Amino acid sequence: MDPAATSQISHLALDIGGTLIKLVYFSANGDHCEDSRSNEISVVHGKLCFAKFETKKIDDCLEFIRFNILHHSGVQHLNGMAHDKLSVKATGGGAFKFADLFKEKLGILLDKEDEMCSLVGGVNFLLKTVPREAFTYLDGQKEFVEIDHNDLYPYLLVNIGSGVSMIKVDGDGKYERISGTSLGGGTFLGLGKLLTKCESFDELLELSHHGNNRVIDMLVGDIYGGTDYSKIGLSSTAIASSFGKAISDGKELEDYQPEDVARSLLRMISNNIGQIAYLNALRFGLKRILFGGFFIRGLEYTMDTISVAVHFWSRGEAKAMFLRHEGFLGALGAFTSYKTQSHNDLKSNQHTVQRAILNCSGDNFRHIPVTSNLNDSETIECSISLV
Ligand SMILES: Nc1ncnc2c1ncn2[C@@H]1O[C@H](COP(=O)(O)OP(=O)(O)OP(=O)(O)O)[C@@H](O)[C@H]1O
Ligand SMILES: CC(C)(CO)[C@@H](O)C(=O)NCCC(=O)O
Repeated sequence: MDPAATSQISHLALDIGGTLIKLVYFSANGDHCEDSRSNEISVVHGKLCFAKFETKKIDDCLEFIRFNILHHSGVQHLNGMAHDKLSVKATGGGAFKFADLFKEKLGILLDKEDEMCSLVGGVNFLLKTVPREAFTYLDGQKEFVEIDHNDLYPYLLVNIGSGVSMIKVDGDGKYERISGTSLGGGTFLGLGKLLTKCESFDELLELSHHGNNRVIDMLVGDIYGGTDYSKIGLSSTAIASSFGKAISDGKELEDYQPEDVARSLLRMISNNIGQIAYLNALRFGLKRILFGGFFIRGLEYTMDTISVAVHFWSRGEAKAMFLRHEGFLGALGAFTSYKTQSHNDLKSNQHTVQRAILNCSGDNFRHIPVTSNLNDSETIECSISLV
C-alpha cells in the first residue's frame, strides 16, 4: 500500500487471535457525496481492506500499522483518563494480552470488543450486506446461497481458529456459545509441524494436497476384510480409526510420507469438527451450520470433508455452509461495532470528517447496500456514511 494514500483510510479494527492477527480497515476511493436526504450526512465510497499477520510476528503487524499510518484511523477519546488517546476497535484474546504493547509502541488504546459478539456481528454483516458471500461445497460443486434476510436465524456458527467455538445465533446480538473443542486449526498446524517437519501452514496444506490418508488411516474395509459393514451404514472406505494403521504397520514416523501424514491429519481434524458441529446442531434443531475461521482458507478438501461429515451424520438434514471472508469474521464484527457508539463518543480524526458512523447495516442506521467485488475476495466495496 502506498502510505501517501493513507489519508483515505479509517476505521481500523483488529482481531488478535492465538495464531493470527486479522486487520480490517476502510479505504476511501476519493468519491465523497452529500446524502440528498440529509445535509448532515455524507457518504464516502471505498472498500474494506484485509490483512493478516502471525501473532508470533506481532512486531511486523505493528510496523505495518505504523508504516501505513493506520493507527491514526481510530477515534479520539475525550473521556477522563483516555484523554487525547486514539483508540482502535480490537477483539480476540490478544486485545487483552497486547493492550500495553499497542499503547507503548503506537500510542493507541485498544477498545475491546467481545470475541464471540464480534464473530456473530461479522457473520451477520456479511450475510446481510455482501452478495454471494455464503456458499455450500459438496462433491466438488460450489454453490452460492442467497439467504433471505427474514429467514436468517437460527444458525450454528462454527469458528475454526486455533481452537473451535460453536455459537447458536438467534438474531442480531442474540447468541449463545454452546460448545467448543480444543481440536482445531492450532492442533492441525501444531501436530503437522511436529509430524512432518513442515515450516508453515501453507507448506502443510501443500503436503496434504499430494497425500493419501488411506496409507495411515485404518478403514472399515481393513478391519472387515475389504467389505462394507452395511448393517450399521459404514462403507468399506469409511475411516474406522484415524492414524490407526500406524499401530500395526511396524513403521517409524520416518517411514511414512509427510504428504500422507498431512492428509490424514487434515481429514481427522475436519471430520471431527464436522461431527461435533452436527451433534450440536442436532441438540438445538439447527439446520444451517456456517463454518468460519482461518483454518478453512477456502480449501476444497477441508470443505468437502466437513460437508460430507455434516451430510453423513445428519442424513442430509443439515447443511454446511462456508463464507468467502471466513477468516475475518471477528475483525469485521469489531469493525462494524464502530457504528454502535453514540455520536458524542466519537470525534473526528485527521483522516475523516467529524464523528464517523458506519452505515453498512444495523437497525439505527440507514442501510446502504454493499456491492462485493467478485474478482477479488480480499476487498469488499462499500460505502460508509459520516454524520
Ligand atoms: N498463514 C497461516 N499461518 C498460520 N496458521 C494459518 C495460516 N492460514 C491459516 N491458518 C490456520 O488458521 C488457524 C488460525 O485461525 P484464526 O486466525 O481464525 O484463529 P485465531 O484467532 O488465531 O485463534 P483463536 O480464535 O483460537 O484465538 C491456524 O491455527 C491454522 O490452522
Ligand atoms: C479460547 C478461544 C475462544 C480463543 O479464541 C478459542 O480458542 C476456543 O474456542 N477454543 C476451544 C476451547 C474449548 O471450548 O474447548
